[in-house]
Amino acid sequence: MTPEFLDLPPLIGAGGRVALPGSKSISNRVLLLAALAEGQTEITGLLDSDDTRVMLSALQSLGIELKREGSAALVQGGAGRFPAPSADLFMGNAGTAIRPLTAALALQGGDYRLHGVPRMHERPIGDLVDALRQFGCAIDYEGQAGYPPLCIGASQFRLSGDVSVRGDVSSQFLTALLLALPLKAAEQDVVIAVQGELISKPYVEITLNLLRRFGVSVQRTGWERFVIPAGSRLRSPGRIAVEGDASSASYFLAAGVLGQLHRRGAPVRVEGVGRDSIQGDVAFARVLEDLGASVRWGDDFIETDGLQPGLKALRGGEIDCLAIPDAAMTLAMTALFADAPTTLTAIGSWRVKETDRIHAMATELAKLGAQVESGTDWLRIHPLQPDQWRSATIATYDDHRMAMCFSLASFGHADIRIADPGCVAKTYPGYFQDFFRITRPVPVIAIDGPTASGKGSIASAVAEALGFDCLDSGVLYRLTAWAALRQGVALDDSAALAQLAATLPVSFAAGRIHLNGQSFDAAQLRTEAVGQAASTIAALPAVRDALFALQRSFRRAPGLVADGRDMGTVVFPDAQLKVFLTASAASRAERRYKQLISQGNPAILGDVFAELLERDARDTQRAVAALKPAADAELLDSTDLSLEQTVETVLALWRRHDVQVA
Ligand SMILES: O=C(O)C1=C[C@@H](OP(=O)(O)O)[C@@H](O)[C@H](O)C1
Ligand SMILES: C=C(OP(=O)(O)O)C(=O)O
Repeated sequence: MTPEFLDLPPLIGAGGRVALPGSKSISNRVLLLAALAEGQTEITGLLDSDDTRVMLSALQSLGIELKREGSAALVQGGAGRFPAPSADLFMGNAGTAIRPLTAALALQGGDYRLHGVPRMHERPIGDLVDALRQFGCAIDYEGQAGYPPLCIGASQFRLSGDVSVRGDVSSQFLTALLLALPLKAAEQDVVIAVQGELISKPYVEITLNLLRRFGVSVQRTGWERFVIPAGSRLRSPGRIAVEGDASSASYFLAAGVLGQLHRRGAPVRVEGVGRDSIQGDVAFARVLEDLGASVRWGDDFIETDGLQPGLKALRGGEIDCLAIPDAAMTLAMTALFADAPTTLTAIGSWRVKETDRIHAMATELAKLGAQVESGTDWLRIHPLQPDQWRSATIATYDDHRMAMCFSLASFGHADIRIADPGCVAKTYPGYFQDFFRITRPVPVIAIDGPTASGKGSIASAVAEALGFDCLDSGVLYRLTAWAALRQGVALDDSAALAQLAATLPVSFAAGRIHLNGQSFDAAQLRTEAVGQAASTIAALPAVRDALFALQRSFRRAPGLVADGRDMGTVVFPDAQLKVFLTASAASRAERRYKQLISQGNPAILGDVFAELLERDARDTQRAVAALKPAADAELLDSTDLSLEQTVETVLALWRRHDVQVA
């Protein structure tokens, strides 16, 4: 079961190394070439994801002998023939599987059906079918003309003159022909003429490169004419290693830049692609470099490390993305952090990929607060200032790249929830594990404890010492209660109270609370009436939910110290340091008594003590968010410690944690 959504904490840095999973484009090409070739091929570094699984299982259904173990596979080539004369093949949403397989099967002829997920049935394939029909291939559309599902029948192959294929919708149509047609070039040249401007050219270069590895040298004139010479034969190279995926690399390369914006990051290195890569998407790193990123290239790695000296932000500008359609999506995210608008051009193919990516990008970027303009084949993204970011739930449209791209939004000033994170399985099932491993969340120190344990004063002193923000979560309940009393909202009107809580324009500065231009002292909210009302509304789940989001929104760089009762258990379960602060009931009663007296409130120690015991009992026994230490909390008993000593103990715990992280 994959989760419905994934909450990403705001990030303050990144650093480390990622061993990239194999390239999707190379994996699926190599699998097909190995199946079509003469001889046995041992493949290493193969990608294990939805897209390669559909290719592998299709080849098995077609009678190709293959063994797979992790990222290695052994394929016994069929020397140009698929043994199974008929098959029903599910292609998921893998363009790199359905298009080349359609060409290979149609040229052989048989009784085959190719289909996929609903979106696959909206992705065009008509240009490829038209090209194949020029050879006498029998291909029918089961539904809408021009789209899968396809039914392939017996072929009466003939070759009379050049074959033409359109290149301006997807380069995969040309790739499909180039991969399959060597089987028909034994006796005569096969010439392919490309109509319209070929898009995504570097992917055709991958095709040509891998064909060479399998013994076929295609000659090309510009990007319009390709000749597969007579006598061509696909022969296994024996062993072939798949590079890491350059498109998947783009998210981490971006993280290596964005993670340094708060100067808390370290270099991020992707391993498995480098300056010798055959994938066009490594050009993403060059684009980043042009925009001001600091990039290092190795033979088998690329590393980013923030911005080039002297720069404060990435540059904006216009970027032609014709050659890097997939990695271009990542540029739409880095654009949010630039110093000027970024316009991505020549991205018309986005409209017919996993989803209409121009529409999806524009819609989801707008949820973050960004100003976005778009046209048929372009997108302009205006950068976001820190105070313009909005927290959002990002829809991912069953598009792996939407999910991976928007993980980068957590370097902004917002809480990001990614819907259907499992969709990354199309090309990168372990993406979020790798992303969490190399990113560093904005730190939170959660200080929970019973009433009068001194957590408020300690939290604010710790925050001041570290330069972090401070959140007194108890105050939020009291403020909501105070606002409800003032506005006459009934204390049992859950929906109205939740609405009030969700939109409290509150901030904390210089030890005071600011709400709607009014400034308070925490003591002003400690009246009996507000206290009673706060305790009533704190028991309402809708109010707790609303305040949950509000409390989490205080987690912003450079860090947060949050005090309350459920900070470490409920609100910030991933806090880097959790302290559960206690003191004996007698000493807490004495502290509270002294506080009351010093504020000029008459008090009797015995009564204060009794009230405190009552409050403890209520807090530990209540149904929602009962007071208890988190399993991983440090227990700190301050009965015999002064305030200064307690603060110093918390700071020492924090320093120990920080050293471990570094
Ligand atoms: O040939 C390939 O491996 C690919 C070509 C590109 O598609 P288009 O040619 O449709 O742009 C790219 O977007 C896709 O992810 C993989
Ligand atoms: C467009 C993509 O996939 P496909 O190979 O299915 O075309 C992609 O991975 O971004």
